[in-house]
Amino acid sequence: MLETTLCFPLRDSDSNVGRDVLLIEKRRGLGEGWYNGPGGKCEPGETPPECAIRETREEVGLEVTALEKAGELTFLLDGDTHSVCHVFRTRSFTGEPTASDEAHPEWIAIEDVPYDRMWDDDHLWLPGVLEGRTVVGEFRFEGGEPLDEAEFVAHDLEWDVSV
Ligand SMILES: Nc1nc2c([nH]c(=O)n2[C@H]2C[C@H](O)[C@@H](COP(=O)(O)OP(=O)(O)OP(=O)(O)O)O2)c(=O)[nH]1
Repeated sequence: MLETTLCFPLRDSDSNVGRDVLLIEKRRGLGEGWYNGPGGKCEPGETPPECAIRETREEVGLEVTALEKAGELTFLLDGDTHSVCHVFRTRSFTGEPTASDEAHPEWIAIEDVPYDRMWDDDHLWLPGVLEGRTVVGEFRFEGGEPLDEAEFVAHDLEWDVSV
């Protein structure tokens, strides 16, 4: 079973009462060219929180000190489970976001998240996650590997459940 993670760092916005989320423009791998949270594949023996912390450090240079689990997303490709993605939020981190080979980071107001430049399913679950809700979701893709070129065809979501 391929396990992956996503981590969404949040901060109060400089300019108003809103909030910002740190997204990356992904420079390589699955979802290249799209916006996403920092994250990636869990290494053997690594827990999802450990993976989320490592990926956030490697991709954008932030040191995350506490995580809140926000969701668990199962991606199916042609009827088989492709991967399970553990989604986290954090308000606890040190450092300044820095670009890497893999990622170009950007603080974005949560009302300005560019869903038209993200995975097709993200507009269904990410707004709730950024508002502090928890979600369990299943997303069906069809058309063969790689997942980011397959077609998103169906989904099921459960909100405010324990994750
Ligand atoms: N927002 C969003 N992210 C997704 C979707 N599907 C999906 O695999 N991801 C995420 C989970 C992982 O963070 C990332 C896939 O990991 P990856 O296979 O690209 O990992 P990678 O090569 O970039 O990273 P690495 O582990 O090699 O460093 O994309 C989706 O539908 N929406």
